[in-house]
Order: sequence, then C-alpha cells, then structure tokens
Amino acid sequence: METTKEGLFLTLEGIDGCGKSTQAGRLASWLRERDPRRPVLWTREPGGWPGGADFRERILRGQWEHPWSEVFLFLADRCEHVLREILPALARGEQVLCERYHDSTLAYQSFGRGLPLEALRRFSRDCRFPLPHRTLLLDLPVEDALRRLQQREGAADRLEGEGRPFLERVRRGFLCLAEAEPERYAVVDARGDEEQVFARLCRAVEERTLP
Ligand SMILES: Nc1ncnc2c1ncn2[C@@H]1O[C@H](COP(=O)(O)OP(=O)(O)OP(=O)(O)O)[C@@H](O)[C@H]1O
Ligand SMILES: Cc1cn([C@H]2C[C@H](O)[C@@H](COP(=O)(O)O)O2)c(=O)[nH]c1=O
Repeated sequence: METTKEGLFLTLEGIDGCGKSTQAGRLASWLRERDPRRPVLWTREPGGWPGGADFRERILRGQWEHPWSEVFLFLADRCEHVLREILPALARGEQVLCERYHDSTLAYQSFGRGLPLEALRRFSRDCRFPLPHRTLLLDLPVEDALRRLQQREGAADRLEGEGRPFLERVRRGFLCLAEAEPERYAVVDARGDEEQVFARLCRAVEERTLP
C-alpha cells in the first residue's frame, strides 16, 4: 500500500462498540473548522459508496459459511469504495475520514478468524488501496464495549454477535498492528465520557505534521 500524495486520509478503527460513530461526526466537524478550505468526506466501511448500503446489509446479515467469503465481500466493498469515493476525494485535495478500513480486515479476519495476515496484506497491495496518513485506534476493554453495545438500540449484526473471546482477539490484533506501525497509528484511550475521548482524538491528529 502506498501513501497518497494528495489530500489527507484518516481512518478510525477499533472493536465494535468502542465509540467510532459517536466520535466520527464530531471529528469531521472539527476537521472542517480546522481547515475550512479543504472539504471533509466522512465515510465508512462497509457500504460507504453509492449502492453500498444494500451491500453492507448483505455482508453483515448474510450467512457466510466459508471464511474467505467474508474476506472477498469486504474487499469487493473496499474496491468500490476506494475507486468511487476515496481516491476522487483525495485527488481533489480533500480530507477523508473513514470509519474502518484495511486494518479492520487484518484485525477481524486474521486475528479474529485466523486467516493468514500476509495473504490479506497482499490483496490490499494488489488492489492498490491507498495507505492512510494516520490511523486513530479507539482502544477500549471488551467488557466496556459490550456494555455500551447492550445499551445501544438495534439488533446486533453477525460480527457483533461473535462474543467476548472473538472481540478480545480483535482488540489484541489492533494493538499488535499499532505497535508494528507507530508512525501511522495513534492509540487513543476510549474510556471515559465522549468529551474526554474527543479531546484525545483531536490531540492525536494534532501531534503529527500531516499533509
Ligand atoms: N464515551 C462514551 N461513553 C459512554 N457511552 C458511549 C461513549 N461513546 C459512545 N457511547 C455509546 O456506546 C454505544 C456504541 O457507540 P458507537 O455506536 O459510536 O460505537 P461504534 O464503535 O461505532 O460501534 P460499531 O462498530 O458496533 O458500529 C452507543 O450507544 C453510544 O451512544
Ligand atoms: C471493514 C470491515 C468490517 N468488519 C466488521 C467489523 C464490524 O463488526 C462490522 C461493521 O460494522 P460497524 O457497525 O460499521 O462497525 O464489520 C470486518 O470484519 N472486516 C472488515 O474489513
């Protein structure tokens, strides 16, 4: 994967229930105010492209028995998302804030499901997915995340229903990826109230010189 020379590409990662969606809207507004000349594309995976909402439902609610089926669906979703949304926005010099991306595939499908990390990395290289400039990892103990998910309205999707040991592996996976790439990753403590977490996220963006 290569870093794009245009625009600013930020991703927000973490286990289910860590607070990504809650923080993403606030972060998008903050990015807009910080640099009003550069519009912000706030998007997410899976499904952040025209027609992607149905595809998202198929991925998250379908019954996929072969472990690679899930990978190929997430990758197909990313191919469309990158080509139709992310690359054009970056080429226009915009700021892209994406909830979940390549690192979710590594954390969930490799550390969570046990598929080989190198094969997943190779797909991303071969698909020429751009590398984020900064990946903000909202790190939360699984117990806290499960408590937050229980309080949230709406039925759990297939991956949210995987249970505690799965989410523990995914959390460890994210932390392991972050340790291997400290120049790209910022690990942000997601405990505490929304304001506290938001302040930490802003600091994590500001502590680096970004394009
Ligand atoms: N700092 C916080 N303290 C307490 N509750 C929070 C906090 N941040 C978010 N929540 C609540 O926790 C629940 C999960 O938050 P949110 O949907 O933002 O997480 P998420 O990471 O986007 O989850 P998912 O990946 O499953 O979509 C929501 O009900 C939200 O209101
Ligand atoms: C991109 C991507 C996502 N997932 C999983 C992670 C979550 O359980 C769901 C997405 O739901 P959210 O409410 O948007 O967090 O999909 C995955 O397993 N692999 C991926 O590449």
